[in-house]
Amino acid sequence: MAAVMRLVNRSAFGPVMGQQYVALSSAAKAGVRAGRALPEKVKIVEVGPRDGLQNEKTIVPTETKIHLIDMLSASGLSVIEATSFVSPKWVPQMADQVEVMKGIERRPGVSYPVLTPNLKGFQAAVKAGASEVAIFGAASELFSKKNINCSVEESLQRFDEVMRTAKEAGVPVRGYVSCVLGCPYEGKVAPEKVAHVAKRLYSMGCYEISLGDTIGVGTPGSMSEMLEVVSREVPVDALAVHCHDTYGQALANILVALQMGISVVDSSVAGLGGCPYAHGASGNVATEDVVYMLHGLGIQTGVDLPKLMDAGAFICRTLNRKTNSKVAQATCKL
Ligand SMILES: CC(C)(COP(=O)([O-])OP(=O)([O-])OC[C@H]1O[C@@H](n2cnc3c(N)ncnc32)[C@H](O)[C@@H]1OP(=O)([O-])[O-])[C@@H](O)C(=O)NCCC(=O)NCCSC(=O)C[C@@](C)(O)CC(=O)[O-]
Repeated sequence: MAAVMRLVNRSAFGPVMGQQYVALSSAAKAGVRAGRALPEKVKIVEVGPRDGLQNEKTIVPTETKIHLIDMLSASGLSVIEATSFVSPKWVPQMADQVEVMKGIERRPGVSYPVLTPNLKGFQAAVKAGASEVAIFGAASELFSKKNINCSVEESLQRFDEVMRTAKEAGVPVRGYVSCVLGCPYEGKVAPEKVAHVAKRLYSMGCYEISLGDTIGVGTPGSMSEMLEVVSREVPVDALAVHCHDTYGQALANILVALQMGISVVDSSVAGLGGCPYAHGASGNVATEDVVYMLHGLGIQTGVDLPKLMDAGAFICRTLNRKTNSKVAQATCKL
């Protein structure tokens, strides 16, 4: 960590604006990666159109969602979580899921997964053209009850049904575990509970398990402790991190995850969002900030940062809200 701090401090003495901070010499890139065993490439899972918008107070027009997704795919992101097939009574903001799936431009090489809490959601998603889905469980009983109206064990049984149908249909499924570093209703969550749910989802056939710090309370200390325990049950190359930035720890937590071998990071353009069933939780870490940090470490993402920032500026302008991306603030893109 001391070496990382040295890198951060050094760049703080350069000019304030612009991309010069992300330009490292090839030798420096190799050194940064080798010294801290960082991955060469990171896959970013953009969750803004779903996790970001599900919590907006006023209904966002469908055309706005479609335009945002198209701008995000034009920026080089390869995974964009587009919407969710959940009950419109529970999350009214996602009630236009079929129209969103119909309206987006499907770029080759980009996948557009959607959330499906049960078989009904899965079937509707496939009918609407989804070629990848995600199931979402929690490491906390009370959060599970509030979010999907069932216990953790009941949710796993529901997911098993979704998994069996998805396997038959050849649809890849990602699994989420929420509240991995804390729960808004139960407080601290034991890493063993996270490992238990993650292992069950992985054994069912989820190709990737995204570990959600739903309320953004984790620190590099609790993140590394939790990852240490979870990676005994699920291979590290099948893990992703999903950090909300409530306490400003998200980038530090992501860096720790990268150092522990994780190379998939969820984030939300402009730091949009929050979970409707986790009051007080702020949005995900901003994708712009993650990309800036990764490029600064010499890690490839395939994302064009200025185009990504245009997408962030578009959605903030349209929703009349301030960006939560520090990079966008620093470069005045809203
Ligand atoms: C899971 C349910 C449906 C259970 O909700 P329920 O009320 O227990 O469901 P039910 O099976 O008793 O059905 C009740 C009604 O919902 C309908 N229904 C049932 N299923 C569906 C469906 N799939 N799509 C559309 N409608 C559905 C069903 O047809 C019925 O309609 P009615 O007869 O009353 O007209 C509900 O609790 C729900 O939709 N929850 C979703 C909550 C949610 O989306 N939360 C946010 C996403 S999770 C998150 O943000 C965390 C994450 C992933 O980002 C990671 C992190 O940060 O930690």
